[in-house]
Amino acid sequence: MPVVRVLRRVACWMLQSPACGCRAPVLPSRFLGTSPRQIPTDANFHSTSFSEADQQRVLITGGLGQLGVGLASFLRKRFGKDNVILSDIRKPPEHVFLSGPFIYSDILDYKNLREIVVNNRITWLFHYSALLSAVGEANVSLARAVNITGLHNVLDVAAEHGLRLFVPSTIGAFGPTSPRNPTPDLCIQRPRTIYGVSKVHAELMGEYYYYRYGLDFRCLRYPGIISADSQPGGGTTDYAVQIFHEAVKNGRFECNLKPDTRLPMMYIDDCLRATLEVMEAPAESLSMRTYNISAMSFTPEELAQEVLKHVPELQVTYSVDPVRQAIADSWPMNFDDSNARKDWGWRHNFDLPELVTTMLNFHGPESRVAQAN
Ligand SMILES: NC(=O)C1=CN([C@@H]2O[C@H](COP(=O)(O)OP(=O)(O)OC[C@H]3O[C@@H](n4cnc5c(N)ncnc54)[C@H](O)[C@@H]3O)[C@@H](O)[C@H]2O)C=CC1
Ligand SMILES: CC(=O)[C@H](N)C(=O)O
Repeated sequence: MPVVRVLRRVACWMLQSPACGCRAPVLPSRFLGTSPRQIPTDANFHSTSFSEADQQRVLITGGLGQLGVGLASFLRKRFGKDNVILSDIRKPPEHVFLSGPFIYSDILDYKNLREIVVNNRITWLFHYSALLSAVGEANVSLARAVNITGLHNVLDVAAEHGLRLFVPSTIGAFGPTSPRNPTPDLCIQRPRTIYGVSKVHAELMGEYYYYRYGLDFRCLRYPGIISADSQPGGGTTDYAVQIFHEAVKNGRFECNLKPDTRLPMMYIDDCLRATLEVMEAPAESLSMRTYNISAMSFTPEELAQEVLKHVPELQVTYSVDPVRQAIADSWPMNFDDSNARKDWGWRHNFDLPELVTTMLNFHGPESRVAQAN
């Protein structure tokens, strides 16, 4: 094919609207290759048949963090216990080890990742490994390796083996020059943390692989996630989880953000349901590949007021961590998730009052008494 014609097709592909998520890549595969790692084009990677596709085989990376164990348990209800494999580089606690398949997987080890995908006939991959915003600032080179190099490995394995890939992004993918109240899906993204930079990179790389290689990449920008039975991994929104643990355990809480710092938040059940819903959404309903999702937005003071309705003796004090405060001040205050609501029917179930009663019910007022004895 004459060079000019090839160039014209490349230009045409590059000029597709970012909102045309339902279109497959327009370049023929012989120009693209099936994989960015130079695997022969006649290799039959996409071997999953339609009947097999009904029964997904799922891998979760970074699964021992705040969200992964809950995701595994949620997906196991849908796909069966043995079809959802949790992985991490850490040793799992016994109850996690006994609850379903667990394997060691370091996302920086590309061959190991590929072996796991092949040997277990994985069809869907949820890529949760990451260093979050505050720990990322404390260890930039590790955050760069895990969040960026690790993502490259995951993208390549997913593209080579025809996986559907979910990568979570975050409110942290926006920065001080983004509109903050509300923050729409498409706007300036100039985050000032390595975490945020790596997540913008993930969004862009995933979308690039979608257009270029046909990778079925799906991404949600999560708000700060609040969970009862798992601890946060070193982020800026951690206070909103810790307040419940401390309220129930000690009746005291020292908050590391200023009382009027407003951030978008979500209860974990909504987050996990949104994740499965976007993964199961028909491709033609997705006008984009990266969506904001939102549930509520509050300040530490507002959260404390709501907790005080149930734990009136709670004492909240403030000792601001300048690193976390600077990060929070650059993040969205309210998230505009109208595209998710329109395209694939996203609805949240938990607002602030339901969140607080659910969190406190989980721990139970007795826990505090039990701790004291
Ligand atoms: N928890 C939240 O509020 C939010 C989370 N997210 C995203 O959701 C995902 C999961 O978040 P969390 O569970 O809160 O994170 P977390 O920090 O609690 O857990 C991350 C896990 O990644 C693992 N990990 C680190 N290096 C690894 C490596 N080389 N190979 C394999 N695993 C490795 C860690 O051992 C850890 O268990 C992350 O990508 C995060 O960015 C996005 C927005 C909000
Ligand atoms: C909102 C997030 O991405 C995370 N919880 C963090 O605070 O870093």
